[in-house]
Amino acid sequence: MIKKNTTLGEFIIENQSSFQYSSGELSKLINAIRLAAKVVNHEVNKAGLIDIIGNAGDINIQGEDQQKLDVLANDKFIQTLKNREIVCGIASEEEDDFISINSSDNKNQNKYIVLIDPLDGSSNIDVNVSVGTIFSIYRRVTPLGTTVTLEDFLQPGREQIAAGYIVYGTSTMLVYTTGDGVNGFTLNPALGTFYLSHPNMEFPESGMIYSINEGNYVHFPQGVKDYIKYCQKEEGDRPYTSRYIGSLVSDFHRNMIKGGIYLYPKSSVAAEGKLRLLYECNPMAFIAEQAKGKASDGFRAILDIKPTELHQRIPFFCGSRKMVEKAEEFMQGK
Ligand SMILES: O=P(O)(O)OC[C@H]1O[C@](O)(COP(=O)(O)O)[C@@H](O)[C@@H]1O
Ligand SMILES: [Mg+2]
Ligand SMILES: [Mg+2]
Repeated sequence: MIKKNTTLGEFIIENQSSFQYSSGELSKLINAIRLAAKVVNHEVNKAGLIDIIGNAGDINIQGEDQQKLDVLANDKFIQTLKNREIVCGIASEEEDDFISINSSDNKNQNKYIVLIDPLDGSSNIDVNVSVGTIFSIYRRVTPLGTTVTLEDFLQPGREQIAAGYIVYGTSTMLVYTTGDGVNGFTLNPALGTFYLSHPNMEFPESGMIYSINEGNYVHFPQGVKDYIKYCQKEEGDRPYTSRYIGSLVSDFHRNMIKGGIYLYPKSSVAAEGKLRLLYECNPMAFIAEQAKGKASDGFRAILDIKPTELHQRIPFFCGSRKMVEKAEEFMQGK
């Protein structure tokens, strides 16, 4: 039984033995992510005092204005992982292509690749609303010692070895899973140490919160419109409460604690929705399922979808199991 207030470092070591491939490589990797999270947290907390607010001036592969903090967070995570030679490849929402990492002997014996959304909730950076980082870890499928290929990154989400997010909010938390439940750690800024504050996190089976950008209502499929009407109807335990922060990590985190559903459906202006399958939907779906929640595109489990492109988008329905099942019923016209 892991005691509350165990530090993240202790938790990683204690959990290493319970992990079938316990060569220590995964522990080193999560430790590196922990370090990069603290570096980015330090910068995020100074937003407004130093020059990290606003556009960086470039358009990223997503066609979005890159924010200065997108670029900073991207650089910090990639540098931290590269410098420690603990991965053989990295893919990022902010990078056009994946990065293959060959160690100094040009023979990369590392077995893990990392996919990151370095800064999630970019539209909230300038207005001091909580943002986050999302990460996803897979075991490579190509032979050790060779250079990674696209094939390594286009694995179904169910193949993830670990996934997690950091939320830079009222407090900074790192929440992750290695396929054995979900645990949340809160940063003590004075000590720079993450402590286990939320052991065994689980979505309540149902809840009273729905999170969707209703500003897009006119563009939504009929199934989504009907589901929103269902949430707003005075009947039984409804109407539900509408809460939408505009940062996936923060909306997801709240819904996991209180019970709720987050929806970013496709629409007449976004054929496949907005969220990225590899950097956002797969890791959050892995965490959701590990926390007894559910995640789908309205029809298929997100984790069973075979990715076809590095930056593909997918409709996303995620949260308390019964609420996602209800939304799926509306999407499927039942
Ligand atoms: O402003 P919209 O269209 O509602 O989109 C908000 C969604 O887009 C995102 O900001 C996309 O993530 P990035 O900030 O990493 O691009 C999600 O965090 C959020 O849920
Ligand atoms: Mg994002
Ligand atoms: Mg982002």
